[in-house]
Amino acid sequence: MACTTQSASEYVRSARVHLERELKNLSVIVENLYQQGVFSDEEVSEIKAEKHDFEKNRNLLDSVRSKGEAACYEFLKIINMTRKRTLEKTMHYWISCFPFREDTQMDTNYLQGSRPCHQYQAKLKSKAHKISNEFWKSNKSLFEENKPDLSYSSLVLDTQGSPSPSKIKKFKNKKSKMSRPKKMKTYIPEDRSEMSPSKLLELNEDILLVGEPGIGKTTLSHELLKLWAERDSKKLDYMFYFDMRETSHITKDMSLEDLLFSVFSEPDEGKEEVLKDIKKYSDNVTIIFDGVTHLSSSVVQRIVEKDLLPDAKVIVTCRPDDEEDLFSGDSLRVEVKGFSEQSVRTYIAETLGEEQGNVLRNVELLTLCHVPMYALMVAACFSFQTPEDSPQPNSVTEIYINIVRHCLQINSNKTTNRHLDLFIKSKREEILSLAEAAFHATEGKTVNMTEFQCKDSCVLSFLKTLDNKVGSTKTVTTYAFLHYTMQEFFAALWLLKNPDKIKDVFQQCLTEEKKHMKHLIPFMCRLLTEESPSLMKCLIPDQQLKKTSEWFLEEMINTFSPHLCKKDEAGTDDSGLDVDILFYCQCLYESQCPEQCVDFLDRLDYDLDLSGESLSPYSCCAVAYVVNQSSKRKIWLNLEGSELSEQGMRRLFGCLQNVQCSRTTNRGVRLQEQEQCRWTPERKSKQLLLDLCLKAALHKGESFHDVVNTLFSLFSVNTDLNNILLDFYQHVVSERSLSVIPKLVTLFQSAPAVWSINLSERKSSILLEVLKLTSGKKQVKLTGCSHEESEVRSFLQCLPHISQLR
Ligand SMILES: Nc1ncnc2c1ncn2[C@@H]1O[C@H](COP(=O)(O)OP(=O)(O)OP(=O)(O)O)[C@@H](O)[C@H]1O
Repeated sequence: MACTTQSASEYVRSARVHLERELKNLSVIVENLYQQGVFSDEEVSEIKAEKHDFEKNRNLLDSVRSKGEAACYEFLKIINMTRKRTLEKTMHYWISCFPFREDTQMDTNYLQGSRPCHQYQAKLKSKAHKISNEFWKSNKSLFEENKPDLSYSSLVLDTQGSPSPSKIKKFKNKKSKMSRPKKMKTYIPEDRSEMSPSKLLELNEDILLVGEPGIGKTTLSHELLKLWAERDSKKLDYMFYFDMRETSHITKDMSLEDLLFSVFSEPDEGKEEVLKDIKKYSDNVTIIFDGVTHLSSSVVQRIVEKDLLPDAKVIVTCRPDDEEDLFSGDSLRVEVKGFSEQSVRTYIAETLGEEQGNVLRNVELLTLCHVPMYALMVAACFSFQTPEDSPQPNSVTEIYINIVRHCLQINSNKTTNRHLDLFIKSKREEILSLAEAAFHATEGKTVNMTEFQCKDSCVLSFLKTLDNKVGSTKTVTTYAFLHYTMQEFFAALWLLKNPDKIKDVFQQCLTEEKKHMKHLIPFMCRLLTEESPSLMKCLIPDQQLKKTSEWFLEEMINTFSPHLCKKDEAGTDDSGLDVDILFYCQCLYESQCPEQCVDFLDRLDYDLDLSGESLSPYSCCAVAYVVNQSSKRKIWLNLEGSELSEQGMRRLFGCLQNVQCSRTTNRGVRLQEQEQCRWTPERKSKQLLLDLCLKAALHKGESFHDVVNTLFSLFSVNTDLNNILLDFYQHVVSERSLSVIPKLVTLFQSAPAVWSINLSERKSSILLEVLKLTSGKKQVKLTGCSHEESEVRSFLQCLPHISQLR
């Protein structure tokens, strides 16, 4: 081990024999010594002129030593900072033992590799900037005037590794063994800001970014690219980005070189040297494959599977439907969950300025905006729409209809609103041909519309052009939608023009290969309605739409969940199969048809089992809408083990008057119990719902009376209420939300005269606190009894506040 007084010159001398053999990439060391003024031009040429590497090394070491202590120190610094490429591994420990002066150790930007490699890195960085700039530019094109400055806003990134909802379904019957407080924590996804794009960039592991359509995966990938491009280039590293939906030119059996250089970017010089560096030091390579649905190209598959570039960091983004095939378990799974409520507010404020109030006051819109794609659409809609103009959009499809109408209007030489329908009718052929191309592209899981020929400027305003290089000199231009979800919207539109194909598409949705076609259905549900704003009536005869809407939903449910046939059609209503209730609720919400909601609830026997589901705020909105349509019967709602955010809770809160305590979770079990005529109310989920609602309402200032009313209407038998209130009181105190306590005390005051307390749950001390706060003595009925001495002693202290004990 070197001591602090050790001279650099001596250190080099003592290892000279090894250094002669173990120095690598001499040109890099020489170039750095030249840049630091240690070597002159002639000395560099002299070293380069030596025939063999061994002689070059010897010459270099002699020259450095002859220049004295300072030159040797600089030499050691250089090989320390570039050791990965310039020193064999066996010497790494040796160099790390030299006592460098701390202040100078890291301050110089040394060349890490050869010049062509550095040039290529610079080229990749400028490409990364360009990709990111173009991305935001195409987003801005949705706005007419006052184009906002769009940039990355923070997203909720969940690394807790929770599986996708489709997977949750499979586990849903397993009872969680987590304690109640722990469980509560998982119900409320907060913006745990510990994960951010820069942290993702720093991580040394593969990453799978999973998320619903439009939730921000591509945007996050672009942010990673941008951060990388802006990063100080001390390290010689490379980053590649492939939009897997755009790259029809990634062929099945192309080489690594073709993928990196022909598809993404080619080095200006030293192609072979660069490729060698990439392969040899693959830990310096990051590759993003965005929007992966399957691994059809062998080069992509080999990279993902670590067969090629084994140490590269691979980032894959996909929708939850495709996750199962891609998630190896070795990569870090990050769920992109969209905007938090705070991010929505900031985003809307920044994009809409004074118009923001129109969105922020509308609960549905606000909820919708947690999906950034919809936030963008909402912002674009409101940037041109005055509230008097037309009713505010509420559902996803409505936002898309508005955007389409808006784009057509701005490309029609300012047709007035009044004449817009006529204008759209005049463009019917062009719009439908675009829709047809969208359908075929969607069916083929691509965004490349290779066959699309139309040159109409209105239609082209929905598209961006993609230049695909075929061969070294030829480029083919194809079109793609500004966003994939927009393509799905148009595909849905075309399908309604061709209703005879709808049943086939329903069948396709059941297959592994074409299950992505399901995303078209919610769009179709809204497009089938006659509500304003309308698009379809300008494109398809009314009668045709009406006819389709008569069978559409029923056919869909019968295809996807045959066991849910209407009771009069089938003797039994339950085969134990899972029903994708959230999907149906979303469709019903888009349809905005109360009768269909009631019909659906009837098929489910008014039992909404959402246990184990992950509910986005928008799903909660949809569920609340469906539940609210049942005016005659109350709904059993089971949320056991489900995951929902506070935003979502507040949406559900609006439908509680139609909810009664849920039955047991499992449909199979339920059937069994039905046979025995024994219904057991599921107290936990009721309690959970109430806890969440109370928390949401009291913290966020929903009407306090509504909370009280809901509580009491929900509990015809009120035995549970006080226990729940005590739990809640404890929660409030531990969270230090002291301002809530007076409200809570009012709630206790209005509680039923007899307080049933379960003493086995260690409530005495809280009970005592509450009894002291409330006026008048209470009658208390003990429903469970603890034998713990401390518990009993503490309960005795409550006695002065109790008028009668049962
Ligand atoms: N973090 C963000 N900050 C600002 N805008 C965002 C953010 N994330 C997404 N957006 C907006 O939402 C749009 C859609 O997001 P993006 O394309 O990233 O979704 P996605 O998850 O990749 O969807 P898909 O699965 O359909 O490909 C973007 O074009 C952008 O305008």
